[in-house]
Amino acid sequence: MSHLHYATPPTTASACSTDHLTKVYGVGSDRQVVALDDVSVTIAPGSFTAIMGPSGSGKSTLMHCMAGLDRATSGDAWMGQDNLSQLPEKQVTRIRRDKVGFVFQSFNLLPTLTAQQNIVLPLDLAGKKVDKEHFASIIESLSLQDRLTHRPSQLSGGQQQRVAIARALMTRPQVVFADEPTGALDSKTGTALLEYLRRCSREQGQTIIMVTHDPKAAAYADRALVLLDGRIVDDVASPTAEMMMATFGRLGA
Ligand SMILES: Nc1ncnc2c1ncn2[C@@H]1O[C@H](COP(=O)(O)OP(=O)(O)OP(=O)(O)O)[C@@H](O)[C@H]1O
Repeated sequence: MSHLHYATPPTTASACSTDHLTKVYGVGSDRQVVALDDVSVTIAPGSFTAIMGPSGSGKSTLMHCMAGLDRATSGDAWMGQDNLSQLPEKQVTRIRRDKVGFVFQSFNLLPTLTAQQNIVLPLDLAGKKVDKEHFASIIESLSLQDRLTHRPSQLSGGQQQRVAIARALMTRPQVVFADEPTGALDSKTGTALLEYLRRCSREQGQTIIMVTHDPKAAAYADRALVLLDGRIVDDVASPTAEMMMATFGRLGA
């Protein structure tokens, strides 16, 4: 649903932000679901944010709207100074390609390509050269050296997830959205990934936004947003696993 209004761009420097963002699925039907209910949030450039909340609370929907993969029903989603809610699809696609990396819950790997081909695909599509050093550092951080010639069907779930993460990072996106990136990983690989994501934000200035159910994973972030029924009900600075577990205890989630 689109309706014309004149939105003001965010005044403070932000990597991305939402302003009164609402997303309703099945508008007008008897199965209408308000997935996001008037969410306003600003994400600082170079920060690492965890999004937590019970199943169905709107976490994936919020990331999809912020990343320009889905359109809000009302309100605005900004990527820097660009209003994704108002721009034509073509421009949103270009902004996404130039600025955003996305790791999906389902890995979305192409089955006929090897791991290496999947990882460099976004660069191939953009007609850009592969930076061999950058490629090597990502592959090493994610321990994928021995799996590069395998196809997705020959990889475990955790390996497929790491390939999807490598692909999202290859283009050095300004903003990386990751939906449960540690979900299919053992704890050692999960920890290595979280440390890597933290380095991406601290050393490369990349903005990382990660959905997670794991309070220990959230503790790697600078900030944790807690969603409940499509609203942000808590915004925790420098979260610890204990703080996030206490928050969930209060929510009864
Ligand atoms: N395409 C869709 N059509 C209709 N309803 C949807 C659609 N996608 C999500 N929903 C509903 O919107 C609400 C929020 O879903 P969302 O996937 O954002 O939650 P989530 O917090 O990411 O959940 P989970 O932790 O289970 O992945 C849920 O009630 C869900 O059933």
